[in-house]
Amino acid sequence: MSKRIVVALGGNAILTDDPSADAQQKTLLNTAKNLVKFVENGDQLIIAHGNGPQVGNLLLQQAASNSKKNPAMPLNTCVAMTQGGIGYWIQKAMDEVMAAKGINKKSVALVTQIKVNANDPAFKRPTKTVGPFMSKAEADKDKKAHPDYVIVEDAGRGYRRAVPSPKPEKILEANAVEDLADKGMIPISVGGGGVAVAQKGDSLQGEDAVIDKDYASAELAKETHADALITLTAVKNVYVNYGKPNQKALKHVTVPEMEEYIKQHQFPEGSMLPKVQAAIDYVNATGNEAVITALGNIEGYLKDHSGTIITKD
Ligand SMILES: Nc1ncnc2c1ncn2[C@@H]1O[C@H](COP(=O)(O)OP(=O)(O)O)[C@@H](O)[C@H]1O
Ligand SMILES: NC(=O)OP(=O)(O)O
Repeated sequence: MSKRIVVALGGNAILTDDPSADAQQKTLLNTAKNLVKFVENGDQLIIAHGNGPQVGNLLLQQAASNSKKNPAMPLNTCVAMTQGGIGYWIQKAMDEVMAAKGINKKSVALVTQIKVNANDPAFKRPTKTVGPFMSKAEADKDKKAHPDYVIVEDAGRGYRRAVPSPKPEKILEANAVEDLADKGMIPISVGGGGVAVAQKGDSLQGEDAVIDKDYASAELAKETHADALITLTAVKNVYVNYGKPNQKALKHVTVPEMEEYIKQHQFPEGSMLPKVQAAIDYVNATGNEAVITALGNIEGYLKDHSGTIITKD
């Protein structure tokens, strides 16, 4: 039976070690070759993606060339710019792969705004890491040059700049995404977590924040009435005791079991924890399953239901 699936693409599906446009497009071509398996399976695909490395790099470029004649763009506009850039790459890659396979479908990237609460405490406590990883010495130098930057350690992988990351409340273009999917197109939405906007008086105003794409994807899956939320990352399974000799892959897990693992601090903030929390949120809201697995395991998931499958009970 045809299912509507929201797929959230992790960093490794877009950027590996080379941040050039050519290299990211090459990586995305490989990603599209994997994603097309859902289309071949008859599923209705909606694609979401992150932008952490790209939006941080863009902020650096903005700061480097900031002048009266060429002013730096604010973070909300940089998020929209990365949605557009990465969305274009994904659209191009998906269309190329589908055309080569004789699949008569088009993908369409949609600039997507997400309403957040202007009083979300996240605005006062930047946690979302963006841009390149730095050594401690580089981080100290950066902090000295930009005393207003918040720089934090990122899940044991080095230091990065952190920006506010409010929770998504309402996707303004959700109906348009559903319409596109209903018409047989493949929407690409909530790129980079969506552009955060908040009600200020009579109008919506762009907020300088980066919403976590895992939470934005879960919201997208809820609001577009998707049958499943699939988060694609670099690992086939979520593990308990990850990286230790006694690590154990989680295959089929219930929400109460996952909540217990969260209490045991099995999942680091900023890497696996938001994926697990977003999955729980989606499963609780819909009763449908959420999946966390590797991009390279799409076939395994479709054939054998492998990966980490999270269900209500
Ligand atoms: N308990 C865990 N189980 C599986 N992976 C984990 C766990 N803890 C940390 N990780 C790491 O988290 C990574 C996924 O987070 P991250 O790379 O930030 O996501 P994204 O794919 O969205 O960019 C995995 O590739 C893995 O290296
Ligand atoms: N916006 C966002 O969550 O991006 P990453 O997944 O690349 O960190």
